[in-house]
Amino acid sequence: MKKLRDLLYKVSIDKVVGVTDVNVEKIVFDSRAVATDDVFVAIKGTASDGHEYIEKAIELGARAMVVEELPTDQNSDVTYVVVENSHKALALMAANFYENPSRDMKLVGVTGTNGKTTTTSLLYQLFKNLGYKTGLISTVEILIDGKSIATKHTTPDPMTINEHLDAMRGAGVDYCFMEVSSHGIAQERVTGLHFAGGIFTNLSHDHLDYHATFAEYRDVKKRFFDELPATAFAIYNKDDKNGPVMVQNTKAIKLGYALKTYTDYQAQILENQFGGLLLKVNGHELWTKMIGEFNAYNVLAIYACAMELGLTELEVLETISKLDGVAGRFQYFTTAKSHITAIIDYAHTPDALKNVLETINSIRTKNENLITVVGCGGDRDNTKRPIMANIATSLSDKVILTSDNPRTEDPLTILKEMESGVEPQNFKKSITIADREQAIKTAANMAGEKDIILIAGKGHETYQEINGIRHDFDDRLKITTILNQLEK
Ligand SMILES: CC(=O)N[C@H]1[C@@H](OP(=O)(O)OP(=O)(O)OC[C@H]2O[C@@H](n3ccc(=O)[nH]c3=O)[C@H](O)[C@@H]2O)O[C@H](CO)[C@@H](O)[C@@H]1O[C@H](C)C(=O)N[C@@H](C)C(=O)N[C@H](CCC(=O)O)C(=O)O
Ligand SMILES: Nc1ncnc2c1ncn2[C@@H]1O[C@H](COP(=O)(O)OP(=O)(O)OP(=O)(O)O)[C@@H](O)[C@H]1O
Ligand SMILES: N[C@H](CCC[C@H](N)C(=O)O)C(=O)O
Ligand SMILES: [Mg+2]
Repeated sequence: MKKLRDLLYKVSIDKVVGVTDVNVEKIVFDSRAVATDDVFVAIKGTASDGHEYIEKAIELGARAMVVEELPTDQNSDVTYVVVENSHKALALMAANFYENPSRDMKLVGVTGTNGKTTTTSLLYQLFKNLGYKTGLISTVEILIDGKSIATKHTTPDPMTINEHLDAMRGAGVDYCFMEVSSHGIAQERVTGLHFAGGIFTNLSHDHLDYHATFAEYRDVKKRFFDELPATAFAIYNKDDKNGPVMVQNTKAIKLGYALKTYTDYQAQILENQFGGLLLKVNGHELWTKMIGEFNAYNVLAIYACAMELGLTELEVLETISKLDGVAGRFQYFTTAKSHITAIIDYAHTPDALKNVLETINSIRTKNENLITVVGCGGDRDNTKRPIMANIATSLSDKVILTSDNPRTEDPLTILKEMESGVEPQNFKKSITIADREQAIKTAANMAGEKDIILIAGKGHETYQEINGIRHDFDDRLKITTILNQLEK
């Protein structure tokens, strides 16, 4: 039991009706999860308004309401706290509820359009391999010093974040690396967390269904840096034109990283092949298993972060060279007989797809054909669909357009939107097969000796989501099984 008054510490309150000296069991923002003695936070969402469920929450036993607007019918047994912003109130209350676990460890947040999962997962591996107790909050999973917990969001809601940080504190975690998505910042999911540092990877087209314009999307990301404390570091990609914008108004210590511009942390690519990257970092040669220029940025960012957290340079360089890749990010294998290479990559934005295709093109030889299988998710930014099909057909020899989590949309409508982006000279390169398994089978059948198949968009995902149901589907399993059968 906690006192409501203690949970409200730092919350910007307009008015209180009733007493705050009451005990509450837990903080809930979904009326369907309310139980006796909870405090219900009413949030105005994208689909509905939590204020409509206040009565329901009271029926289920809630004793206190945190609201932006007072209901006309008030219940005299209930306390109403009117706040300026319910999202912010929820986040601050969640941190108070769990007694600010983020203050008891070094928490680093990574934001940007692409590379968040890669960067946070590499940081997790690096620190863990160096013997530190480490935590991770990512799209793929939450890790508490080796213990994996399934997750549905990239950046979970504030109660979930603080609950996991609390468990990390209990496990003696010293460092935690977390992804900070634009939805997470916009909905204040990370408000009230104490960050030791932040990292900006890059900014390109995504989520323009949720954020009205690109400028709004950029400014939401920037807010994360605006709110870092003066004691924190802000490591930013200086080669990205939005990098300097991100840190323009931050109080944190600004540190740039770049391959092409003069700045605090610089690297050069000496070699870039299927086996990995050879970099020159701060005068040292660094070999890494990660592939492609974009991964040179990710590796440089984690090196900069480790340096800012006070680790020893040589130890860090040596450990980075041993790190494995990240699940579903440029994960690849080559078959034994026909030497076909299959690459599974989570590229689900135009920029990521372009980077992955350019990376493959820069390392393949002329007689190795590139066959790309790609789709675009339903109920997500539809403006990226023609662009991704255009990129795929411009940079591959053959493309199979297919489905990627249609959700509640008709897959054929999504595919029509993708097809509209294919240029006439590339019509012959492209076919559409809505069934993803058939699309992968067709790619495997098309592939000749030494050809390369890229399956983009789903990476680590183990499902295909259709009308609210997640059906088992793993690109990695499908392509391995199909290619192995063909080689028998
Ligand atoms: C668009 C979006 O981000 N939606 C998130 C948001 O829901 P919402 O604002 O739509 O909520 P709503 O349905 O309008 O309801 C408003 C309020 O009423 C409450 N309610 C609703 C019904 C009811 O009966 N009783 C009740 O109390 C709800 O709990 C909520 O508090 O707040 C919910 C609670 O935290 C989230 O679960 C939900 O994520 C949805 C499922 C989602 O798909 N989000 C994705 C887009 C997302 O957040 N993605 C980013 C990563 C993107 C990237 O990869 O870059 C992420 O961080 O995961
Ligand atoms: N630094 C980078 N710059 C550009 N593209 C990248 C970078 N790192 C990874 N990618 C590409 O983007 C894809 C997604 O990478 P990753 O999962 O690390 O990004 P993310 O930011 O976590 O994405 P999400 O928003 O879905 O959480 C990768 O599979 C790869 O194709
Ligand atoms: N976190 C991203 C992942 C997209 C992955 C892709 N497979 C899709 O379903 O669109 C989102 O929810 O928008
Ligand atoms: Mg991610």
